[in-house]
Amino acid sequence: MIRVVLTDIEGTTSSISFVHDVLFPYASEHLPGYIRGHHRTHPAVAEQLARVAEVSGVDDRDLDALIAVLQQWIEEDRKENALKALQGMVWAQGYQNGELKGHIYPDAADYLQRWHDRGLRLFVYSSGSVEAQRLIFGHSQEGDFTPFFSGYFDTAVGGKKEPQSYQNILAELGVEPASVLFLSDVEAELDAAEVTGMKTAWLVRDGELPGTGRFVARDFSEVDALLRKR
Ligand SMILES: CSCCC(=O)C(=O)COP(=O)(O)O
Ligand SMILES: [Mg+2]
Repeated sequence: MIRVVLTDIEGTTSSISFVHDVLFPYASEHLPGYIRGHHRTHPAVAEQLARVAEVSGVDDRDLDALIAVLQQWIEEDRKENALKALQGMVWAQGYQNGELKGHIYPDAADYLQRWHDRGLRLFVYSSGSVEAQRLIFGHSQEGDFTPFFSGYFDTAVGGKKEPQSYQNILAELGVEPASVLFLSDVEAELDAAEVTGMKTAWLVRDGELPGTGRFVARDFSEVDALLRKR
């Protein structure tokens, strides 16, 4: 029986276009000012810049070059932990000053609340940092969804296409694999989760439904039908 729902964000609870056309451009525009204003006073910023320098090979005292690397990584949608941490810090300012409002599909908003109220435990697993996850759900157009979540995982547990990451999540949750339903729009992530024995549902919100043996859902109401069957 499924007792835990573990959900991806981009393409699953929230639109790809919100992430790519709103969040990423916002980060690209505001990172330079944020880094220049905080790199001396905020150790967390300096620490992430050191990681950017290490991964990219750029001199860690060359702020212009580090900013250029970060903007290039945003362009390429690279899932580097240092970029994701810095994006979360910049988005925090945007959510706090009201420039950003998180997108959640109405069906996701509706069923997250219903599943919580039915006693399911809800967790997030996204490439966005845990801070960024709390922000998108805490400052959404639909209100504050953080009370419905029991916890958040980012790529500190490993990449989303690696089975070991799901194993790490299971170890942290202390539950049987078959009691967890993982939701994602990316099939390779579902493949990785299934290696551990987790159940999965593939969210295909737009375009043609793929011919596949796996469970596919257009939205969370179709996921709910699966939850009620198992
Ligand atoms: C937490 S909102 C920003 C999401 C993000 O930065 C990203 O790279 C999308 O990753 P996901 O694993 O949710 O597809
Ligand atoms: Mg996704």
